[in-house]
Amino acid sequence: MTDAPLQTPLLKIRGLSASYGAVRALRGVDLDVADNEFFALLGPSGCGKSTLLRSLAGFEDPSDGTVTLGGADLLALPAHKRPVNMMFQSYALFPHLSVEKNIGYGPSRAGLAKSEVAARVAEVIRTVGLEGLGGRRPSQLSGGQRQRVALARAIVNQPRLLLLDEPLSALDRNVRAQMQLELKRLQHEVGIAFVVVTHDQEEALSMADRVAVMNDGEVLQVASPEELYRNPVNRFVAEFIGRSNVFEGTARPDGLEVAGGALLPGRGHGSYLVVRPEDIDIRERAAESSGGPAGGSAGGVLRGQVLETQFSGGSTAIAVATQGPTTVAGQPVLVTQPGFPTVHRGAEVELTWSADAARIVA
Ligand SMILES: Nc1ncnc2c1ncn2[C@@H]1O[C@H](COP(=O)(O)OP(=O)(O)OP(=O)(O)O)[C@@H](O)[C@H]1O
Repeated sequence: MTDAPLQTPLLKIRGLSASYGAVRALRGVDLDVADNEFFALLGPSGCGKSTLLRSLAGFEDPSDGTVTLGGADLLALPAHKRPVNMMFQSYALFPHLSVEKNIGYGPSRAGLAKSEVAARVAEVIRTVGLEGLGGRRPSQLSGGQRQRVALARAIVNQPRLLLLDEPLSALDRNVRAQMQLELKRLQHEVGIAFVVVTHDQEEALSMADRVAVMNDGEVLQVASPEELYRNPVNRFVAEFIGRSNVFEGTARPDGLEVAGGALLPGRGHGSYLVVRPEDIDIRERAAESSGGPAGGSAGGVLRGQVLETQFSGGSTAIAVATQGPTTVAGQPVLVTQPGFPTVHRGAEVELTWSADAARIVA
């Protein structure tokens, strides 16, 4: 899926702007979220993710723009009347209430009959995998279990849209990886659209159907994780999503011409060439082939020397100091290959990639 507007979005955001005094936190955001979609807002600290989420929940007053949910004006409703629920980083559980009471609190307050509340609570306890723990207090649960209670509480009112602000940030690494899968499974099972805020790109890529990459109050690109990785619209997205090698120069029909005249193979328009570490072939240079101009006509070869190799189980990362063209950050070129290293520290190497494997972007 690409940036094309959805046919019948559940959530439709147009021209949304918000400020805190002189700080413009959102600058005309347009977004569509589909029914039953797992949607992530991803961006660096301060880019406006939380402001956007809080505007949807009704905790922030946008200065401009429209938001509709299922065709109805969402901004016209006070927070407590919106068919939207928000799960916070801190979970906000009642410490003195049992798991069951924590989960049943919302439906009870909404005036549901006791039997109905009990039935719903039992159902969501099953959904989130907390069977047998209904009588415990939050302090008697692990971090992952508390997180499930918070989730159960957020879905028990059957909102049309669930907003999650950095939902997994309080969990340690292992639990977090497990909960990412769990959250995705749960989202598909309950069929509620999820909008998740995160600054962790791995988390966004592994969970979401589509991701909006934000910077400085603006949405730069909305696409599936694969599309963002393969076809970033600009340098910012390319560097924010996954690891990349970026070169600066002038676009030519078959690549990017860099300072010194070398042509690096790639396709697209703009001033930056992005090539992913796994798309670069590396091989040791035969002694007789040394001495030619770096990045010459031989298919856009870069030459260099291996600084370091790092084997990490299934794959190897290799840092190469290039002769001639260097990356924009002045960093070594990063190459990854499956399996064990085929070159070693100090080796003189050649790097090649095909034009189709590299994108030239703005
Ligand atoms: N209450 C506030 N008063 C003044 N400025 C604020 C306030 N809340 C947020 N901002 C500013 O608005 C901008 C957007 O903030 P926001 O919290 O939406 O970013 P974020 O992407 O969620 O960041 P983080 O990942 O750090 O939570 C930032 O420049 C921030 O400093």
